[in-house]
Formats: sequence, structure tokens, C-alpha cells
Amino acid sequence: APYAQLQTRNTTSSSSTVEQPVLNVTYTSPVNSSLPNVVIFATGGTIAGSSASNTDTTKYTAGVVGIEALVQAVPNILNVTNVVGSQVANTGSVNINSTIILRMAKLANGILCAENSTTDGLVITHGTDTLEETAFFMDMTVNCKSPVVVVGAMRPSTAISADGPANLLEAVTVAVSPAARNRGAMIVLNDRIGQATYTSKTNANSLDTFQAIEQGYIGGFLSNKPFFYYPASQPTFKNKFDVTNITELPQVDVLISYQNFDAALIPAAVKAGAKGIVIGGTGAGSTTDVAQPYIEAALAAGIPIVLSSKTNGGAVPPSGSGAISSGFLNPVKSRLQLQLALATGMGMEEIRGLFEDKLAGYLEA
Ligand SMILES: NC(=O)C[C@H](N)C(=O)O
Repeated sequence: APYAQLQTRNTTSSSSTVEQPVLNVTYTSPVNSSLPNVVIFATGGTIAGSSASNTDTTKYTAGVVGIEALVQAVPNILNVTNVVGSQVANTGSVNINSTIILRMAKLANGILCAENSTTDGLVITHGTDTLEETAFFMDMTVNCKSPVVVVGAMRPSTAISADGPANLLEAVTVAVSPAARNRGAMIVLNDRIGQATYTSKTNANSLDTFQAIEQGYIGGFLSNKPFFYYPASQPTFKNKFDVTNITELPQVDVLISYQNFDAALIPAAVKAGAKGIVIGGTGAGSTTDVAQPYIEAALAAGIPIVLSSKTNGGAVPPSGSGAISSGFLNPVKSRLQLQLALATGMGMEEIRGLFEDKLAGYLEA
């Protein structure tokens, strides 16, 4: 088999009794022993999208083209790296769910972080709609220096000037680049490299949709060579989680606030199974007065409520009591961190500490 460790199970925690997933390899490139090795998880999205019309960029079907065709559309990839591919899913990214991201995180740890690993980096091809969620989840849960690069496209594979092939070539080039190590998970689209914690989809249609407005890109490309603007670093206050023993992620729902926000949706969400709730507040975590009793009742019932900002920018500073403040995490990223906190058995005050303590300490210093 091309990369020996692909046959081994996740060994992150030797005391684990939880069955770990094994990679289902669906594509293997010819092996050139002088090249590095990349693993690609293909999940679908527009990068794997197809339409009868080459001008259609809105009504196409996402997630139809398979991993082999994606790689074969860019023969240059095989000058850069050997490829082992796995078709993890083939769907629009709105259907990528907790089960799939948890499986990918476990596989990634097993493949990239095993002691005997000969895999240099991981690329995940993904629809852009929820790409930032998968990328941030991998950033929090893949616990070694090897790069995870999440890539998508805004134009389907059949479109004039489809962006997928160039994005995929750039993504694999970053994944095997020594300069990409120890930077966590990254997002590559449109000739830009963004760190997963800070990068978000900012426009429904345009090629330059992925941006880290406050923090900026960490790199770009010159004739397909990645160039990083700064030496390797990690986001300030990043929290890491070991997913080895997690078997499922709890339901956490996101509500947004607005004038007349009627927080009766909070008990409705709890009744429907939510174990935690994120509110995308107006501004720095503000919500309506009528929401307050609902928030307090949920907290009293042991349901963590995290206040984030629907502006998707800036921070909700630590409050120390009442609802938990998200800090710099936007609503969907707060949701993922809350899911991991609950799944690893943290209680209310530990969760508050997870979200608030590092920023509080920084502000008080
Ligand atoms: N550009 C895209 O990939 C959008 C697509 N609807 C998806 O997220 O799967």
C-alpha cells in the first residue's frame, strides 16, 4: 500500500476503547518515491459540481464529480505529490454534518499524527457554504504539526474559468510544503491562504469570498509556490481537543438576535434536543430584554448559552456571569467549540472558562 500508516488505526490515545475509523481509499495515484505524499478527503461541493451549461454558476448540482476526476483534471498535481484519495462524501456542504467532521478528524489524526506517518499533509475538498466550519473543527482537533488544507471552489467544474483546478493544485502544494507546518488548518481559495480560525465565507457568489477581515491572509501564491508572510504561528488562545474517545457531537443550535428577537426559540431548541445554544447577538453580544429571562432559565437548567456576534467580526468580551461570551469566535465557530466542550464532558463553569478565561486574563494583565 502506498502510505504504510494508512492501514493503522488511530493511536493518539493508547487507552482508547472506542473503535477508530479506517480510511476507505478510493483513489491512488502512481507512486514516485522522490515526491511527498498527500491524502485527499473528497466531500463534494461546487468544486465537484456539474452543470449542462458552462455559464451556470447558481443552479448546478454540487457534489457529483468524484475524487479521481478531480485529480485527473489537474495533471500537474502529480508533479508535486503522490496522492491517496478517499471519497468521504459527495454532497453540497450544507449536508456535511457532525458525524462526517468527527470521522474526518479521527482519520486525520490517525493518518497525519501517527509516529510512523509518511503522509506530509491532508487536503479536504469541500463545498464553500460550510467550509469554514469543517476547517475550524480540524484546526481544534488535529493534534500535530502536519498541515490540513481545506479547499473549495465558487464555480462548478463545468463553468468557464472554473476555479476548482487551480485551487486544488494550490491546496496540495501548500499541504506538502515544509513552510506550511505548525500553522494548524488552513483554507485555500482564489490564490490566498487563510488560517481556519479566522477565515470565513463573506460573499455568496464571488471568487474572493474567503477572507479574514480583521486578521488578514497568512499567505498567497507566486506561480503556484506558496509564500507565507510570517513564520509559522497559531491563533492566540486556540483551544485543542482530543477526539479519540468522542463518539458523537451533541446538538448545539444557533439563533440570531434582531429587533423583536423573541427568545421563545431557546426553550423550543432545548425541547428539540439542544444541549447548548449560541446566540449570534447584535453587535458585541447584545440581545433584546425579552430574551434575558429565557437565557437565565436555560443557564439555570444547565444549558450553556454562548453569546457571539452576528456581525461575524470583532469580539464579544468576557462577561464573567450570565451567558458565556464567545470572544473572537463567530456564531458557527462558537457552536463547534461548544459541541467539543460538551462532548469532552465539560460542565458549565469549565465551558465558561474555555471561552472566556484566556481573553479575560489578557484584558486584566
Ligand atoms: N461554492 C460552493 O461550494 C457552494 C455549494 N453550495 C456547497 O457549499 O456545497
